[in-house]
Amino acid sequence: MKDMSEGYTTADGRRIGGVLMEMKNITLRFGGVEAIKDISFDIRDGEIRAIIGPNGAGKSSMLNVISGFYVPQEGEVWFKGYRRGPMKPYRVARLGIARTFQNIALFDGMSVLDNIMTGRLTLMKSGLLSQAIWWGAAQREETEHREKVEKIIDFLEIQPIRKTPVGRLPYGLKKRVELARALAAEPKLLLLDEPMAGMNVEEKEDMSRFILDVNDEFSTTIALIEHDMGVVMDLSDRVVVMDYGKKIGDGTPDEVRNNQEVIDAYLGVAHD
Ligand SMILES: Nc1ncnc2c1ncn2[C@@H]1O[C@H](COP(=O)(O)OP(=O)(O)OP(=O)(O)O)[C@@H](O)[C@H]1O
Repeated sequence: MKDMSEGYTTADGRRIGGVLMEMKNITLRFGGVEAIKDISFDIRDGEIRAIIGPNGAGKSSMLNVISGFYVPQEGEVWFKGYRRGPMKPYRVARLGIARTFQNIALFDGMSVLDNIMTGRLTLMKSGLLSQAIWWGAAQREETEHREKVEKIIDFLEIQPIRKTPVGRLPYGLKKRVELARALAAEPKLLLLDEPMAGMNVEEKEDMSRFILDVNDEFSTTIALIEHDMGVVMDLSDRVVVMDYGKKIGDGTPDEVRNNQEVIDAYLGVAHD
């Protein structure tokens, strides 16, 4: 078990804890393509951490390594002080990692409420057999899950659409329901895959506010990848910048903004 005691205080006075997740010398290949080249960084308890970079930089690949979907050929992933080996998605979820997807992954025919309930599946203790035998206990558990879900529905201000089938909702609200479903799993680490993609300005403002509120209210650590630089710089405590699979910057938004290599990458300056 590693020491996770150090932390830091943000410019706006929030206390960030020790290391929650550490990526050590991660290399990921797809055949001959090196999508991630020897990258190391950490995610601290309570922070909002962004991974940015031009198209094809390797951001999605990195998010998939963090979520456990891809296992890197080289390097180590540490979570909550323990080295994480390859594991099935439900085990990653049980460890406390939940995510949203770039292309919304919800059940269109099901109501908002039922979609959010699916986020609690990994937390449910009662299987079908035990439900049949211990009907009372299973009912109590169901009530508890419903209460937690109702709290999230209130928090994300989606009460008026709780019975609406997701397929009928506008895009911005679908994204919010997806956030609600991920939150229903009570994650320690929430991964957001381009949470603002395809949104108009107003929807982006709403989503930014909800991300900040989630971090504040539930102390959820958040890692996100996002194309909208303005949003990233406003939201994040620290930013990792990737380009052609390499890490070219890592620091506060101000540090990253003034990093010449980062500026060059975004302006498309040629590589050696
Ligand atoms: N499943 C895959 N099989 C083969 N190559 C892949 C796969 N996924 C990603 N790559 C390659 O790895 C590199 C990094 O891709 P990745 O999608 O991680 O970048 P990205 O920064 O998320 O890009 P974008 O912003 O365009 O989504 C690219 O060269 C891409 O073609």
